[in-house]
Amino acid sequence: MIKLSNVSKSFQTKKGTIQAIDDVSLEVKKGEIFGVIGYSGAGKSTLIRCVNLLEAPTFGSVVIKDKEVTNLPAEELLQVRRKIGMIFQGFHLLKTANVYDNIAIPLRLTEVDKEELDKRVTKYLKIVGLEDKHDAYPGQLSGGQKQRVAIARALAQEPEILLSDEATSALDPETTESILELLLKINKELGITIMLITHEMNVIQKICDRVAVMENGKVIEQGRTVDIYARATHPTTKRFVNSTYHKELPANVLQELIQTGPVVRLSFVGESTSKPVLASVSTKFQVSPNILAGGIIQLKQETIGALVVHLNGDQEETKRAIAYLEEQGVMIEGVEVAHV
Ligand SMILES: Nc1ncnc2c1ncn2[C@@H]1O[C@H](COP(=O)(O)OP(=O)(O)OP(=O)(O)O)[C@@H](O)[C@H]1O
Repeated sequence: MIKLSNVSKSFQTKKGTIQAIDDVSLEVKKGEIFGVIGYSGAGKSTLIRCVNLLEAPTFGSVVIKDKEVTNLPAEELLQVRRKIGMIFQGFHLLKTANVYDNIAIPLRLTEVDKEELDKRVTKYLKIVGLEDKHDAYPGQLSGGQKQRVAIARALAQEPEILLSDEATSALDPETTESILELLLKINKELGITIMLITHEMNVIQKICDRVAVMENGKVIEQGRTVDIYARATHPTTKRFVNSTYHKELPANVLQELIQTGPVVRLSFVGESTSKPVLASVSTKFQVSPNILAGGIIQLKQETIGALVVHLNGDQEETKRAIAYLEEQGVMIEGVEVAHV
């Protein structure tokens, strides 16, 4: 649906050249929710702006629905852009227009007739749960309601792709949750492909099928969300993943525990969730597993069980126990104390 190949974008400033995007390749498939995560300055906004060509890449190719869009004539570019809706952290609503007009004004610039326009405003306000707010002004709405209006405005163009630029970053956790639910509903029920950028791992966790992690303009790791959770390799990715787990154990506690065996994080995905493997460890090996922390991480499609466990036993036995756990499909990370 969206294919970026070797995309680079640099800006010339008084201080020299800034390489905002550096040779990025990724593909967003039809019907999925694809997230791009990175810390501030990683290049996320520039990347998403390259997708709808608000920013022209310096190098590389951007293909939307099998069409190379980097060199399109203005009229054709407009046609492609109509397939792409966008929502922003700051909502971008017209303060002096009511909710109805905020949705209707962009539609009036297209060939949609009055009757169809009315129908669409009503339909999409219902989908976002604001059917009673036609006449309200943005100033009378909460942040979450404003974002719902912005979503209805984007949907009213009947796009095939929705781009989301930090759409929940200005919202409190509860409102964030409800907007993420709405994005999931839009993806499932309307079949709209969503590409979003965020700096919050909980957004990726809750709704993204796949994720790319960005740093210094590059994609440092990408894959299915479940795989990124279970076996991230880059330290920055691990930091993001760890941010959704419970707090780390205090260093002094860890130091003491490792005297008698390693401390490991076990991730149980798919079939491994239903096997009583930890109980087997204590019967099969001279090892006593001691659970230090645990929780369930609910991803869009899967559930991951995460346990931090101290394997109390001698070196050979704990090695065999770890090999056994891996054989049973359990992902093991943080065998070294520094990684836990
Ligand atoms: N128009 C511009 N002119 C010059 N430099 C720019 C421009 N836009 C972005 N940059 C620079 O490119 C780099 C990437 O910025 P970008 O906004 O894409 O990152 P980001 O990951 O979205 O960060 P944030 O979440 O803080 O917006 C930064 O160093 C930024 O200063």
